[in-house]
Parts: sequence; C-alpha cells; structure tokens
Amino acid sequence: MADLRFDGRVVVVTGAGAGLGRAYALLFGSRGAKVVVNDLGGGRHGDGSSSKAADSVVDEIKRNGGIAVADYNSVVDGDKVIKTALDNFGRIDVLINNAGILRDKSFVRISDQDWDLVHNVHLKGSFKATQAAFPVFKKQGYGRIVMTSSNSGLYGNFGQANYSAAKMGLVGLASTVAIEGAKSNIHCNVIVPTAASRLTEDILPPDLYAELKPELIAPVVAYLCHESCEENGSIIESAAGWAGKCTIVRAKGNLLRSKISDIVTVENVRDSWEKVTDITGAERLASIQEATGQLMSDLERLSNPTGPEGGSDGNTFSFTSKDAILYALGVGASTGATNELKFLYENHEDFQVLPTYYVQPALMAVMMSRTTTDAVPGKTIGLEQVLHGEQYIEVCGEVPTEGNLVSKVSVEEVLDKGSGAAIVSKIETFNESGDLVLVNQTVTFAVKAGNFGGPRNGVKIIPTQPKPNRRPDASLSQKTSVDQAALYRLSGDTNPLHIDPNMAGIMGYDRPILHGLCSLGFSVRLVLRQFANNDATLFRACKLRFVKPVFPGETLRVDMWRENNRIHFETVVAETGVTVISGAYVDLKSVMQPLANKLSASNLKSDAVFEFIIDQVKADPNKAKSVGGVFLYNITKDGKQAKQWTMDLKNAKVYNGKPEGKPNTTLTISDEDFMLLSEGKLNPQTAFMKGKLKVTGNVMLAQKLAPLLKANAKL
Ligand SMILES: CCCCCCC[C@@H](O)CC(=O)SCCNC(=O)CCNC(=O)[C@H](O)C(C)(C)COP(=O)(O)OP(=O)(O)OC[C@H]1O[C@@H](n2cnc3c(N)ncnc32)[C@H](O)[C@@H]1OP(=O)(O)O
Repeated sequence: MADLRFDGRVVVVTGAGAGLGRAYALLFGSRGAKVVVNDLGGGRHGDGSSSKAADSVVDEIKRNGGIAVADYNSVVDGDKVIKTALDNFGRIDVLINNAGILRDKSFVRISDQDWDLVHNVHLKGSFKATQAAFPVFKKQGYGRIVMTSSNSGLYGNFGQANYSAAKMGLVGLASTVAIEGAKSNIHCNVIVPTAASRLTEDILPPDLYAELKPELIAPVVAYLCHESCEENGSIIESAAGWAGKCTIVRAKGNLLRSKISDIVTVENVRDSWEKVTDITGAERLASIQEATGQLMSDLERLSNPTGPEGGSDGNTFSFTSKDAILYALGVGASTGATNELKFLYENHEDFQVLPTYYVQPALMAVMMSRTTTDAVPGKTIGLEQVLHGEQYIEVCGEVPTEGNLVSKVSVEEVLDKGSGAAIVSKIETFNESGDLVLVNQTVTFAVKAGNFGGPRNGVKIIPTQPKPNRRPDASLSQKTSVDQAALYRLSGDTNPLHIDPNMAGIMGYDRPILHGLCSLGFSVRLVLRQFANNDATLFRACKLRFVKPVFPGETLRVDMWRENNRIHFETVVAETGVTVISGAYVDLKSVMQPLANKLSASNLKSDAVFEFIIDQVKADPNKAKSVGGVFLYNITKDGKQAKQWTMDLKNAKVYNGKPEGKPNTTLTISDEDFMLLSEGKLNPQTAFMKGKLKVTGNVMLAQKLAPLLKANAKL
C-alpha cells in the first residue's frame, strides 16, 4: 500500500519547539506537509519567551527538504497562530494542540495564578486556536484536530490538580468539537501520550524515560490527522510503540425505586450500592442521546411496573371491556362503520374483542421483562434502539372479553442481521383456568445491535409468506388520525417513540411514528371486514413484518388476496405508495362467501343463522358521485326473516343514483330515497320491495335475491 502523505496540507503544531511537538512537526514535514512550528520558547513553567526553539525545528525540517515557518505566539492568542498559517500558506488542514506547561503543587498549595496559567495554556489555548481554525475547516469541508490530554487528567495524579483538570477539560472540548464538526468532515480526537519530554523528565524513572521516545507516538498522531482516517471523537492513548483507544464506560446500574410514584431514600441507595457499582457488563454509550434514551427506558419501566423487573405481579394482564373498546378505537373501529358497533359497545348483544387486542398481553410481557433487553450477548438493548419487527398471533383457546391473562416470555433465538439484532420471543398466554389461549411470537429489531457473531437465519421464527402474484382480490383503505398514536398508546404501549418528538429524533425520525401494533390492528380489522363480515370469532392467526414506519395521519391501504381460508395482505401508505407491512396473512376459521355462493341450495339448508353480503360497492374517491357501501343481510335458515341489515353509506351525500359496483352489478336508487336510506328513514328491504332499490347487471345476484326478499316481505 502507498505511503500516507500530507502533500498540499498545511499543519499547525503548537508547542512544537521540543519533545512531542517537535516530533510531530518533523514527521509531517517529512511527509510533504507545510508546517507551522509554533513555540513561545518559554520555560516549562510558562516563564519567559524566545524564538530559538521554533527556529531550530524549522531549520531541521528545511534541512530535510521540507517546508516550514516558525510562529512565536502564545497559544492563548490562538487566532494569531492560525493567521501565521493562512498568511504563509493560504490554508490550514490540521491543527495539533500540543502546547503545555506545568505548575505542579499539592492541591492546597495551588495558587490562583498556578491554576489560571495552566488552564490558559492547555484549555484556553486549545480553544482559541481551534476556534480560529474551525471556520476555515468548515468552509473547505475538511479539517483534522488533535487535542492533547494526559493520564493525569483521566486518572488524576498527585500534585497536578490544575493540570489534571485542564487535561480532562480537553476531553470534553474534543467530544463536542467532534460532534459539531462531523457533518463538515472535521474530525477531532484526543491523544493521551506518555512520552519523554521536558514535562516528564523528572517525573518518570530514567530507564523508562529513555524508552518513551516521542517518535514512537508521532505516527499515531499523524495517522489520526490523515484524510483516510475516519476516527472522530476518540481518546487514543499511546506510549513506547503501543496505542489503544480509551473510553468511558457505564455500569448496568440499578433502579433505586420500584415505581414512578416512589421516592428514593438513602437506604434505597445503600441497598442497591453493590449493583450500582458493579461494572460487570459495563458499556460504552455512543452519545448523549443514548444516555437520554436509556433514561427514558428506565422511566418507562418505572411507569409500567407490571413486569418482574418492575417489581410487582409478574406477567399478569388484567383487562375489562372498556380496555378492549379503547383499543378498538385506537385501531380505527367506528360506530359509523358497518357492523363495528359490537367492538365498541359492551352492551351490544354480540359484543366482541378485536382479536389483535390479544397481542397486548404478549407485548406488555416482553416490554416489562429483561429477556429482550439482555438477549444480545455483551449488550444491553435500550428502548431507544428497538423497533417492532414482526408479529405472529394465534388464538388457540377461549379468550375472555375481560379478566386476567398470564403470559410467559421466552427468547427463542437471537438473529444477527448485520444492521441490527432480531430477537425472537415466544409468549404463551393462559386464561384464569390455566388453559393456553394465545400464542404470540414477537420479533424485536434492535437497531445497531448486530454483528455480534450470531446466526443470520432462524429456525424457530415463524416465516412471513409472499403475496400471490396477481392483482389484489380486494383493497380497503382507511385514514389514520394525526392523534392515532396518542390514542393507541392508552392501550398500554407508552413507548415515547410514538409521542415524544425528542425520542423520535434520537431514533432518526423527524416526528413520532405509529405503533406497529396499531397499523397491524387497522390492517387485520379491514381484512375481517372484507372476508369475515367483522366476525372476530372467525380469526385464527396472523403473521406480518413491519418493513417501514407509518406516520400518524397517513392513509393505510390494505391489499388482500384470498387463498382458501388464508387471506394474504400487504399494507401500503396510500399517499406515498410505500409498503409498510409485507409478507402478511390472516388465517380465518372460515371465509364469508360472496353472495352467489352463499345462496346455493346447500347453504340454505343450514341450521345456522345465514349471513351474506349482497354486494360490495367500492367508494371511488376520484368520482365524487359514486357511493361506498356494504349491504349486509342476516336471514334465518328458512330465508323468511331479515334479522338485521346495515348499509355503510360513506361518501354518499352527492349520490346520483348510479353507484359504481363490482363488474356487472349496478345498484340503482333515486337521490331522494338514497338520502332517506342513509338517514335510516327508509328500510333497504322496503326500498327493494317497492322497486326503489334495483339490483341489475349481476343477473344471478338479482334473481336469487328477489325471491328471498319477497318472501321476507310477506311476513
Ligand atoms: C424491549 C421491548 C420490545 C419492544 C417492542 C416494540 C415496541 C414498540 O413500541 C415499537 C414500535 O412499534 S416501532 C413501529 C413499528 N415498526 C417499524 O416501524 C419498523 C419498520 N421497519 C423498518 O424500519 C426496517 O425494516 C428495519 C429498520 C427494522 C430494518 O431495516 P434495515 O436495517 O434497513 O434492514 P434491511 O437491510 O432491510 O434488512 C437487513 C436484515 O434484517 C432483516 N429485517 C429487515 N426488516 C426486518 C424486520 N422488520 N423484522 C425482522 N427482520 C428484518 C432482513 O430480512 C435482512 O435479513 P436477511 O438479509 O437475513 O433477510
């Protein structure tokens, strides 16, 4: 590989008259850089000044065929140092803040002057020079900065309180400069050298001192400043031909209270101290956002202390009909929609819980246990990095419409997906008699938790299924509300990602995203509407993958394909055309047949209440005068009694008598009668009997329908 060169680059090294600074300057000079050799030429305690030190290094560089100029300014006037570079070479690419002095004294003996001088040279000097160079770097979209810290700063050292404080200050300065510069390709790192220099000559033992040649550290600093080096915001320690990255780690720690309403007592702290200070499994946090995210995670856990870690009653999920109704509202059920009142009114003769509500006990159990957060080896997964990846739910027993359910969570496998980890959890849920009634499988996608060496493909994960290769058999759309997530979260998933713009920002979204389970609830409900006449008892199972986020306010279009009792579906955001749920299906116990099939002789002989869909008329938003509606009739086995009917007359206000229908089917009615129908003042059966509502086109439909309705009318 080619040598790493700095041709055309201008490098400023402060304190370059001797020691490390000199070694840096010589190395950069020998690699083609134009070097500004800054040195005030003072003593190591910050006294005096002379041009000698800088001049001799400049001479040395020149003797070796390099290009260099001397600068004698104090770094406290950092802008002047940078000006020297600009005046002589017209640019600056690299700044090494290296200048330093010592004023060692035991802590109580440090005078204000000792403190100020040390801080001025190390911390303020680095600030001034960097601040002067920064706009130039920003303008040219390139810059490399090195701050010089010390083990004395990282760990403390007797007699160096002023120096330690300044050196640790440089770490903070570099961390923020690194963040602010990143988008302009400005990198800022910290070097922690241990070298033989005039600052260390009487501190280190002589034989060790001899081994600590600055020339062994200079290549590390030079590499950090090369355009090919991507390191940014790091602390690199180097000495005697060794280098390693230093980092600050945080213990797993411990919650000091059980729930949000508790206070923290001194005794709580004492009792937790062992866990607070146990650094087993300690982690490096990548950013302040990660720290905030984990804090939010903890607050979440304190606010919902139902799990074993929260400290109360395991994975018991208690719910009433009110909770199920709140959920139904959260996933878009409406009293204005055909046959959905039963999901919203506890006194309805056929009150039902939407089957997807039964993912709630599973999700709550997963969120409240540590099984997911601790699933990836060597990492603790924070709430700020989890997305709902996939979901499977199967109703395998009698689930009550209110009561208690107990769930058991186990992690089945953890998949290494590169960009993240997919944590596959199985949740079995039991009713109060101990019978297994639900099986859920949740795939949690932990962003940036991949590459841990785990398997990529699972054996236990329930697979998604590709959609059939044809146009959808049916599509239904529904717009979510801008407050959809605000409403949905009241059902239990209070993850701030869905309501708090800050949390959304931490996860890289410009606004909060909708709960995956809310999109799932909308989608499955529309499948049930299309193929199960909204009968939740026909639901058996469902599987899907969340492939892209949904934002509250977007319209969900559910495209459906029927293959026997399996309804494949895909959910797309209508406004953008982006697929948000894929590989999905709902398995029904049986599918409500289209009218023509339903009217077959064998069905009529059935003892069961006979239900059928007369026809489905799709609303066409592009045609203001079309009508959307589902005509639903329930007729007893002998076909005599019309038990119930409903018309969904959405978009009907401008109806002109000729709605769009399925091919070959036209429903005809006058404007006036249509309005009466929509207001519930005219019964559809009466309308049909009186010839006010005509079904034409679909001959079979019309022919089979007429005698039935006539028979009813005679009653
Ligand atoms: C502890 C508490 C538990 C908490 C549970 C959840 C709590 C809730 O409050 C959280 C939510 O509701 S979040 C909202 C719903 N979810 C979403 O919006 C996620 C949408 N999906 C995405 O953005 C991407 O798929 C994304 C980001 C997930 C992946 O995208 P990429 O990183 O670009 O991955 P990609 O390159 O497409 O694929 C890489 C490998 O990963 C697999 N994969 C992709 N999406 C997946 C998904 N959704 N689930 C599972 N695996 C997924 C790919 O198949 C690929 O693997 P392979 O190459 O082996 O096929």
